[in-house]
Parts: sequence; structure tokens; C-alpha cells
Amino acid sequence: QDESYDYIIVGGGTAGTALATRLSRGLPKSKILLIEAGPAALDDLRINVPGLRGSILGSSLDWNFTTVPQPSLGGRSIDVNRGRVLGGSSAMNYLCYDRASAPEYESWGELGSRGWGWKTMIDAMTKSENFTGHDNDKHGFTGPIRNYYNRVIYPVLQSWQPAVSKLGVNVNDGNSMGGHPIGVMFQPTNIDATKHTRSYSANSYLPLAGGNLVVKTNTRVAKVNIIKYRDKGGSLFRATGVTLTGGQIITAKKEVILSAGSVQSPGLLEVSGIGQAAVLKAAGITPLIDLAGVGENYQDHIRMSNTYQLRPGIDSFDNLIFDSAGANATGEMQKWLSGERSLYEYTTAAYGFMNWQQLGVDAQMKSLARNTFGSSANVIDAKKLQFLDNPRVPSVEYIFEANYVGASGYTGGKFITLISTVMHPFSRGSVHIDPKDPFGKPVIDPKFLSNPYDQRALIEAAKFARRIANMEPIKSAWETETEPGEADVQSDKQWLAYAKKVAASFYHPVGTCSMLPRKDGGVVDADLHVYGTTNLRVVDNSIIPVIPSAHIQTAAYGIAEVAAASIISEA
Ligand SMILES: Cc1cc2nc3c(=O)[nH]c(=O)nc-3n(C[C@H](O)[C@H](O)[C@H](O)COP(=O)(O)OP(=O)(O)OC[C@H]3O[C@@H](n4cnc5c(N)ncnc54)[C@H](O)[C@@H]3O)c2cc1C
Repeated sequence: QDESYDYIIVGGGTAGTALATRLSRGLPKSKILLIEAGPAALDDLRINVPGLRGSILGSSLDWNFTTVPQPSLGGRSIDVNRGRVLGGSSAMNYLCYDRASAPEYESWGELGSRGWGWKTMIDAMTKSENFTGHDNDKHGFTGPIRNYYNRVIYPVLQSWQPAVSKLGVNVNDGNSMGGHPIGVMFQPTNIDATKHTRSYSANSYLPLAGGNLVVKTNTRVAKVNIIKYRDKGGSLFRATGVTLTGGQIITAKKEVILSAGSVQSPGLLEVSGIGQAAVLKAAGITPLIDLAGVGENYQDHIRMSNTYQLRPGIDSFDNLIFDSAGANATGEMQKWLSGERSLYEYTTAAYGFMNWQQLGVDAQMKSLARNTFGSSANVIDAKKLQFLDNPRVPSVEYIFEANYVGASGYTGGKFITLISTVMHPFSRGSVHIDPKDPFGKPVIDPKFLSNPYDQRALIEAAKFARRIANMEPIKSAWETETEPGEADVQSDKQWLAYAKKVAASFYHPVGTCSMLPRKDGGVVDADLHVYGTTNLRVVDNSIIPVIPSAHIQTAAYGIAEVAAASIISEA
């Protein structure tokens, strides 16, 4: 006999798990099903120990996607890691917990989605937050996701604010979470202050769920089942449920909600008959709704690193990552396991969010952007041009790490790394089903560095990172720039060649089921309903129309909170 539920949520990731929890509490009489392709891994130390962040990349808990070869990156294919586990990418991420500038969330409403904006998102993001600590910043204190400022800070990181501020950049400590991220600062991390474990959707939202939520793990949805029916206004489509990869059909009496993330929600729409007719036909799928935006508008942050070998006697986190069987690492792990203060609590702490004025290249970056995109008819390009005129909106992010995060591989020693990331690259790519294997890995083409602005932005950011590294007190901490190397890379031509060789994703794909008017490439409306359907929504980071200048887990939780409140109020 077929199973049936009121609401089916596809994807037990960051947003999906948060949404399922809230719906179960807000709609206690409804039966809710959350389906996750990966396992529950609530006791997995690689997830729970903050300092082991990154260690499930490439494992069976990672979907291990890659892009198609990127012509502007010398034909390299770039890894696209995504969590395949209950909690999704919130189980795999690097625990950076922050928010973008207010005008960026405001832009969602300005682009045509009524009700969305800074107020909506800050209320929702703080609803999901449970901050431990004292500062004057904007926080939530009663939500499920716990966070604090790292209590383990390597001494070398204390050189960050003094060095960067010598270049004229404002210090913004304890004041960057309320829509004003510009400056140099420490930021929080999503660690539970009581146990010093990662706080993520599976261990922080899900325990709050009601008994009316059923969670199926290790269960993959093949497609959404959709029927056509006639309404007074014409044809509309209705989701009746889902088909699992084994062929089982599960019925949804009220709604199906896709929360499979920016890389997989578009493909689920496509195999279900919603997307560009040409893409669907090539894969042998009968188009039901010809929706041009599905899988388009793929935006991601692009980054590169400058690495510096430390002088003898200056400590770093390296041996805890690269010599995890060594005496220091095993001793620190033992401390963590017995609840003592441990270096394995360390995560990213020191950040900088800057505009081009602060880097001293404002006029040239604006004119390059205008010359390249000034006549673009695309609304996202136009919004990014506006951001360049607003000094509140960061164009570059820096992370200052007390360990090696380079491209050529760790070969021993102690390091600091400056990671430079472009916040609003103009490259917009796509993700679609593979016509030869529609249920297999998607075809991902972010079009990284495919325009002169993005190229220039990355190299100006990395050049400024070198200037920072050469300011005291950072300069006294290191003896050699190992990547890219001052002897090898000096001219802009050399910087660009190096960027093409090493640039990578910062794991923030968005936009592939954008919340925009349909005419502008939208896939969902302001209620997150897929255009042409009555009861099929997308609730995850794929709906974000313009990539924000932040790490984006807070947005995923915020989107889930907004969606939950609206679904509950409509029921
Ligand atoms: C390596 C890495 C590091 C990151 N670091 C940070 C950071 O430090 N700070 C930050 O803010 N953000 C970070 N991010 C980004 C952030 O974590 C993600 O943007 C966010 O978690 C995405 O949430 P989501 O709900 O959109 O998707 P996800 O959390 O990825 O959830 C999608 C879920 O759907 C499941 N799924 C997919 N297809 C199916 C199917 N057919 N059937 C059933 N289930 C399915 C997946 O297994 C997954 O669990 C990082 C991301 C990665 C990958």
C-alpha cells in the first residue's frame, strides 16, 4: 500500500531539516515526511569535532561532484563538494557563521519578490540562532543553531586587526552581524558552547521536531510526480508526491517541497518535467512546464590563497590537520573527547570584508564592470553594478587562517594563509541534468573567471592580501611566502596566470532556482512556489537570486524559517 503524508520535504540538509522541524511543530495535526539520500551520522567525530572540519570532503558523506572543465581555469575541473548526510552541507561546512550586508538581502525584494528584504531575513536568521557571548551585535538567543566566538585563537591571529587597520581598513569587531560587515574582525562560529561540538541542522533543529515528523535516511527521491489539471485561468500543475529511486511512490496530500540544494534541486525539477524544454527533450523527458530559469543563474564565490611559512617558535594548527596521528594531535583529541579545552575547538575566526575603495582600486573596478556589463539586460548583472556603488556592500572577503590552505599541497611546517574571495563575481553559469544519464551526476558549469571583471577582482584581492601579509605585526611572523611566491609572481600577468592555475570554489553555489519574476529567469515566486504549479516549492539556497557577500548557511536557515512561517500560516 502507498504511503501518504501531508507534506513531503525532499532533502534533509541545512534548510530541509530546519523546515521539517518547524512544520512538525507548527502543524501538529499534519503528517510530515523528510527524505534524505545520505545516512544520519550524528556520532561522527569528523562532523562533530570543530577542528576536524573538512575531513568528510571526498568521503562517502560527500556527493563529490565536479564542474565541467573550465576554459578560464586552464581546462581544470573544480570540485563541488556537497553534504550527503542528514544535515546536508551544514554537516560538512567550515563553521563560518556570518551574514551579508543589509542591502543585499534588501535586493531580493527589489528584484520583485514582495515581502523579502533585510527585515524579513534578519528576523528569520536570528530566529534560528542561539548565540552565547556578549557583544553589541545583532544576534538571536533562543533559536536552535548555537554559536559563539572561538575560545581557541592561535596567538598569531591576534596580528590580524592591527596589520589590516594599518592599511586604512576599519576594525569592526563584534559589530558585523547586523547588516554592516565592512571592516576587519573576528566573527562567530557555529559551535555549541556547552559541548564544543558543531551545531548543525541535524543535531540542533531535528531534536526539537514533533512526533508527526517521519525521517527517512538513505532514501533517494528519483522524481516528483506531477499532474496537470485545469483551473479557471488555464492549465496548472500539481505535485501528487514523489517516486523513490527503487520505484516506490509516496503520496503528498498537500505539498512537495524540494530542499535538495543549489546543485540538485534544479535536476529534480528537470527529471520531473519542469525546466528548459530543450534540456528535457535531450534527456528524453516529456516537458510539462517550459521554465527557462531552471538550473541557470548559477553563481559561486571564487577564491585563492597566499600561504606563508611561519618563523620557528610561532604556533599553528597545521599538525592537528596534517599529522592527526602524531602526539600533539592525539593528545588534543583526547582532551576534546574528555570534555577538556582542546585545540580541536579551533575554527576560522579572523575575517575581513572590504569594498574596492578600501583596496584603493575603486575607480578601475567600477569602470571595468561597467564597460563589461553596463549594457547587459540581465537583472542580476544590474544589481551587482548597483552594489559596486554602495560602500556598505563588500566586494572582497579575506580569511586569515592559522594553518596551510594552499593549492600545491602541504609538505610540512607551520603556516598562515590569507584566503581572498570575490564576493560578487559576474560569472553566471548553469547546472543541468546530464542528457546521457539524467539521474546521475549533474553537468555543472559555473563559468569561473569567464569575464575580465572577475579575473581582475581575484588578482586585486590576492595582491592586497600580499600587502596585508607585509604589514606588521603579521610580517614578523613569517619567513617565506610559499604560494604564490614573491619571486615567481609579481606582474599582473603572472598573478592572472597563477589565479587560473589555482582558483577554486568557496562552496557557495546559489541562484539555480532563483526567486525572481518569471520574465527575469525566475523559477519560484515570492511564496517559493515553482511557477506553473500550485503546491510545489523550493526551499534551500538555490532560491537566492544574487550571491551574498557572506558564508551562506545563515541564509539557508533564514529561508527555511521564512518558508515554514508562511506554510504554517497558509495551512
Ligand atoms: C565544504 C563546504 C564548506 C562550507 N563552508 C561554509 C561555512 O563555513 N559557512 C557557511 O555559512 N557556509 C558554508 N558552506 C555553504 C553552506 O553550508 C551551504 O550553502 C548550505 O549548507 C546549503 O544548504 P541547502 O539546504 O541549500 O543544501 P544542503 O545542505 O546541501 O542540503 C541538500 C540535501 O539534499 C539531499 N539530497 C539531494 N538530492 C536528494 C534526493 N534526490 N533525494 C533525497 N535527498 C537528496 C542532500 O544529500 C543534502 O542533504 C560550505 C559548504 C561546503 C560544501
